[in-house]
Parts: sequence; C-alpha cells; structure tokens
Amino acid sequence: MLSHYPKIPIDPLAFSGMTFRVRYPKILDEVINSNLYNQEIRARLHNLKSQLDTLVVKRIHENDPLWEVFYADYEEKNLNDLPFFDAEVYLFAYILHLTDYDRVGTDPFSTIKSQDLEKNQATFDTILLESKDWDTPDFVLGSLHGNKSDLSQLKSAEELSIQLLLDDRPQLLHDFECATHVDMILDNAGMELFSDLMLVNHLVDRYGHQIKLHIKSAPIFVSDVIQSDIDNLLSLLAAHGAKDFADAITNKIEQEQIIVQANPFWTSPQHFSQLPVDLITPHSLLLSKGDANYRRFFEDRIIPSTQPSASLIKYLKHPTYCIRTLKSDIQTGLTEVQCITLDSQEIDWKVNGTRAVIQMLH
Ligand SMILES: O=P(O)(O)OC[C@H]1O[C@](O)(CO)[C@@H](O)[C@@H]1O
Repeated sequence: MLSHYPKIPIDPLAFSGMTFRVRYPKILDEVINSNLYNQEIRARLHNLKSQLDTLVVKRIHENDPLWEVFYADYEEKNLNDLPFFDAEVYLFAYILHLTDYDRVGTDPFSTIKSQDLEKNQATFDTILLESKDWDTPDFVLGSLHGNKSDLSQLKSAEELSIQLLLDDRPQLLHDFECATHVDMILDNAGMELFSDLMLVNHLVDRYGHQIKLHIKSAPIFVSDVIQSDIDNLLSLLAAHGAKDFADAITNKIEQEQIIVQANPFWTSPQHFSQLPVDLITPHSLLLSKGDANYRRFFEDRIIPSTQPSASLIKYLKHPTYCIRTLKSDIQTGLTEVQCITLDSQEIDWKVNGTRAVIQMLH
C-alpha cells in the first residue's frame, strides 16, 4: 500500500532541499533575465526568489476540483513544510500566477526552450540520418536518451553515458506487437520531444498503433511540453532540413493517427492513483516519460529501491512502462545487490542523471 510510506519532504540535506535552495533560484533568475516581462512582473519574480524559504501557500485556484484537497491540506502553510512534489507543483503554478499566464499566455520558460531548440538543430539532423537503420528497441532507447536533456536540470548532459538499471524492452516489444493503442505521457520539449516523436512515428508506421500524446495545458517544471513546443519544433524541423520528418508527423496528426491532448490534471498536484477514468484511452498501452511522471506513480513517497512496483500500483488499469532517467530520490524494483553496488559507487546515483530504467509497472 502506497499510503504506508511517508511522502518525500523538503529535506535541507537532500536533493529536495538543494532544489529549493539552488535550482529554483537559478531558474527564477533565468526567467527574470529572459526579457519576457515588464519591470513589475520581474519585481514579483525577484520577490518570490528572495522569499522562497518563507513562502506561504495562498489560494490561487478558485473552485478547481484538481486543487481542492491540496488547499484543504496546505493553505496558509509554509511551502517548505509541504511534501516535495506538492511544493514544486505549487511553485510552478505560483510562477504562472505572478506572470499572469492565463491572461497573457506567455510561457515563462520560452526563451530557455527556444535557445535549447536552436542549439540542438544540427543534432536533430544527425539523429534522423542515423535512425535510418534503427528498429523498435533503438527508437525506445532514443526516447530514453532524450529524457537526459531536461532543461531544469541536465542542460549539457548530451554526452553523459547512461547505465540502464532495468531494461524491460523485451516485454515492451511483445506488448507493442499486441497493442492497437498507445498513450504516451510526454515530458520535456526540445530533444526529448523530438526523440518521442521519432518513436511514435515509428510505432504508427510499424505497428499501425493509434497514439495519444498527453501534454501539459500550461508550462511546468521548466521544459514540460505544451502545444507551442510541438508547433515550434515542427516548424524548426520543416525549415531546417528535416521537412520530411516534420511532414510525416503533421500528416499523422491531421489523420488522427497521432492525437495530442492537453489536460489540467498534469499540472495539478494529483498522482496517477487519482487519474480521471476517461483520460487514458481504454485498453491502451501506457508509456510514461521522465522523472516527474515516475514520481507520480508512487505519490512521491519514500520507498526502498528494492521494493517491487507491482504491489504499489494496483490501481493501474493499463500495461505501463516508464522510460526514465533517474533525477530524484525514488526508484523501485531493483535487487539488493544492485542497490549495494550503486550505493558504493556514488552517493547521488538516484539524482545525478547517469542511471536510467525502461521499467514495466504492470
Ligand atoms: O523532466 P523530468 O525527467 O521529469 O525531470 C524533472 C526534474 O525536476 C524534478 O521535478 C525535481 O525538481 C525531478 O523530478 C527531476 O529532477
């Protein structure tokens, strides 16, 4: 039972504490310096940065069922005293509130994202060329490698070698053969989105799958995909030597072989255990990308890494695979020997982005 395990807190001595002490002030600086906002909004963001450790949760969502439990539990509490995941999701919602996102529609992280896109332009072409010889396991691995490059954390990690701790690709290949529908919970824009689109393009061509891509309805965790990220990537590809690939994706979207769906669930503090019944296609194979989604399967709780996932995710209705680089303090399903070896190799193996899993949860 998940509820037997406590939620990961913001611990000053752990990754969570470092995130609020070091990573978020740096991210706020990047937003402030990106010239997207007038002086008044920049001043609000400066204020937020200087008050991060004393920020008190105020209600910024009205009559939103996805946030009611959150406010019932945490309104007027210090952000530092919230579980790590809840505090992070609120912080991003608060940034959107301060920048008036709902009215103005400016993605606070758009400058960071577009710089990254430009930087990767040549790499997209190289990968497309290399992929001519790829088969399904390579596209899955490509999608995993894309997850190394999230903009909130591992900006220059392209060349980091990655160690696969769990590799359930044989089962996944079998499930691809049987599936008619695949739902993919996307994670980051840029290189990761590109590698995910390569995978789903292949799945449609090879297996005739109908794909649903789940994206965020508003910016969160810096680089999570929103609709404009898909549009911008496809435009860039079409304009710079990858027109065939961009056209292939656009055609599949037009013919509804690929459906893109944004839902506010994904920017709410809710977890997979609270997934609305109709959000995922019935009988679909579920692919989940990235670290933040992985945390959501386990309600971001403190779980021993040797704990098998099966007993914790009984609520899942779909065969589910996580394609994920480890970037935070949670991992399930490892052997004792693996954990002892990893602990002896590097104390920060769970968060430094050099390990990964392709893990079947169901
Ligand atoms: O883009 P991903 O792979 O979900 O990673 C997001 C990162 O931000 C975090 O939410 C931590 O702030 C972690 O889950 C992870 O380190």
